[in-house]
Amino acid sequence: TVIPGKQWCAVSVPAIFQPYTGSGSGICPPAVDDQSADWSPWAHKPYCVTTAPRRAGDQAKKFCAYTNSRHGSRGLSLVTTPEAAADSTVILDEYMPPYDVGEEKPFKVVEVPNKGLGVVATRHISRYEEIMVDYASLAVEITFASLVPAKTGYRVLHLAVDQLADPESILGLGKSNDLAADEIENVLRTNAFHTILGGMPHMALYPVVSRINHACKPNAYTRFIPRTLSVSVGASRDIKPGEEITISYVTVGQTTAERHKALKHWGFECQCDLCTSSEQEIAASDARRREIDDLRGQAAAAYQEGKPYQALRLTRQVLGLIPSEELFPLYSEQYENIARIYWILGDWETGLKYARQSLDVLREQGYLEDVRPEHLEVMVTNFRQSVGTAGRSGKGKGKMAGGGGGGGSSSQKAV
Ligand SMILES: C[S@@+](CC[C@H](N)C(=O)[O-])C[C@H]1O[C@@H](n2cnc3c(N)ncnc32)[C@H](O)[C@@H]1O
Repeated sequence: TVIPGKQWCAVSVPAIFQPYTGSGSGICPPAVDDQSADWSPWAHKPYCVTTAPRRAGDQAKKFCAYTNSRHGSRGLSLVTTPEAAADSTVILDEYMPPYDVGEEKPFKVVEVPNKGLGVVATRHISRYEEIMVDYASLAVEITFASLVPAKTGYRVLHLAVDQLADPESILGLGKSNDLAADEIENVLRTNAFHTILGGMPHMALYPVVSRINHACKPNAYTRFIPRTLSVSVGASRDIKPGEEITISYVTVGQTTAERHKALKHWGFECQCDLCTSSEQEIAASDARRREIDDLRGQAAAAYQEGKPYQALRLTRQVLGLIPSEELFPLYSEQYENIARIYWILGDWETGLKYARQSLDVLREQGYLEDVRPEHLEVMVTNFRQSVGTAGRSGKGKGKMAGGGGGGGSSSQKAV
């Protein structure tokens, strides 16, 4: 958003809520680059490159390396556009405790067979307990690699990493292959999370979360916290001391063939408990996952065809099957769908009970700090809009949450 006076404001937030507007003064964080006399709050003068337009009509795009070496003790570097960097300075306002002090952590990083390093629990971890919070050390705008020539791009990436207080936190991360000519690119390919920064997609590195290996039946899940550019990891079930902590790198709930296809670009052969179990166990798991997926699709179709009782029965069947494949992220969606169904049946009291249950699951998982009346109001407004006038005729319109038939829910959500 260009503001008169060449100031920039966060793209997604109305100006009145801008952190830098200071009681409505209208001053937004300025976009700084290598031409600026003052580049605070960044510790170094931004180093910038401008892409050459490839075709007539293409706009040149400027990317710069921005570093605040002190942030969170390891430092934070962004390789991004001046506008996204201006939007992101608010992240630096958050106090980040140095990572290695504070309470004893419930995990340690150790060698694990066939997977390099991994993270294991050092004590019992309860379901939904927060295992760690880790903040990004490096974020790179997603189009940087394709728009900037490789040699120039590597120079910018290395500068961004070298300026950090602890470059080793990035350079020492795992590399599952050396397909790229540059070590930072290999680290990004092996460890980066998709992250939104200043409204733009970025690849971000969270050095401790990056040590968590993938499992097709994970016992933990990640939550992205945009305000602090951090990722929090929660336990999806009780975890025993000594057990490896795992997350899913791909959408959960997929069958073996689907998962392996999705994991292909990570460049490793999955050695998780499910993928290394017997052929019969893998086939049985695939069959259950297909059944859950089919039931979700059938429930969504029944709802749309105005058959709420059938949709209710099918959704209850999905709920019953979730524990067999440990697809815990699906709970909230099923409760929400049952709430919708009761809503169109005109039983608002039961509908509200399930809507609250859906929100309670999100709260327990750490996606909501609290369940407040306004959360329920938003949900109910949503039901009203998707049902339209159909509430009175008992015919379901619109779509149920998740829609069914599309695989499980993603393991990473913004908080
Ligand atoms: C984000 S890193 C995880 C930490 C990594 N093991 C390390 O040593 O730093 C991802 C890499 O770990 C390994 N990895 C993760 N999950 C795995 C799994 N289920 N089976 C085999 N290797 C795995 C692969 O080499 C993958 O490219």
